[in-house]
Amino acid sequence: MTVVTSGDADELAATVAHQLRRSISQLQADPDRVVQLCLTGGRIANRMYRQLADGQGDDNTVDWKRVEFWWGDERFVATESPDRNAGQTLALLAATIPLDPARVHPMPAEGGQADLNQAAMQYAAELGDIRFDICLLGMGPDGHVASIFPDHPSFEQDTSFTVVGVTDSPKPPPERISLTIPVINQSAEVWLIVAGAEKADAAARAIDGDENLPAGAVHGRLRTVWFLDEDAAADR
Ligand SMILES: O=C(O)[C@H](O)[C@@H](O)[C@H](O)[C@H](O)COP(=O)(O)O
Repeated sequence: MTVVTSGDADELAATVAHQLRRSISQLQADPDRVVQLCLTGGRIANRMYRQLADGQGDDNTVDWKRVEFWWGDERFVATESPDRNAGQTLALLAATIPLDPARVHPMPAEGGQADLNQAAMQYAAELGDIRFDICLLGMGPDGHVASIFPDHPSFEQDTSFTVVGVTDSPKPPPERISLTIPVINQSAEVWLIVAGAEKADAAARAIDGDENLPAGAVHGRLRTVWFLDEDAAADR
């Protein structure tokens, strides 16, 4: 496990954007390699996506058309809702980054043919046995990651599913779709991106390996990296 501390949220976002470009271009040194990247929702992730998009002019070492984009969780709301993680992410990235629509895999939205659980199963089928090279995760002050919450059925049930429907989410909106911990932990690398003093306690506990927190139960097969700003690192 590696812990990287940056000054404030903007510096943190810039650090992660830089590392992400670097890691993707290293993986793409093999010209046949398509990188499997799992994205997260949340405010710090959105700052990082903005940095990625803004930095695009300075650094074109990444072939974005050879990146497959997945999501770790989604708010189960209508496609056009501003709450959708995928909508927010794509609005930021697509401003400057050329994406191949066939390689962009948002989770299903509410209002289609599928109810919540069917939508989760559809995404599981789309994902198949793909495992991520890099899985990005935000973390809530309660130690949740993706839409897996502590002291909640999303975390407490043992599951062989890769994707689940989540109801009664403590963080609104209440209905969500989420990857499960077992599939996140199949990722080669898991990167947690955490900013803010309100997250310092959960970050310290999770980094110490407290498996009562979803954030303490996730890890990459090869590497787990915690990217913190100074406020989030304060209790370490
Ligand atoms: O859909 C979501 O809300 C997220 O994917 C969630 O897991 C998020 O990443 C964390 O709550 C951190 O969010 P912030 O960076 O906004 O605190």
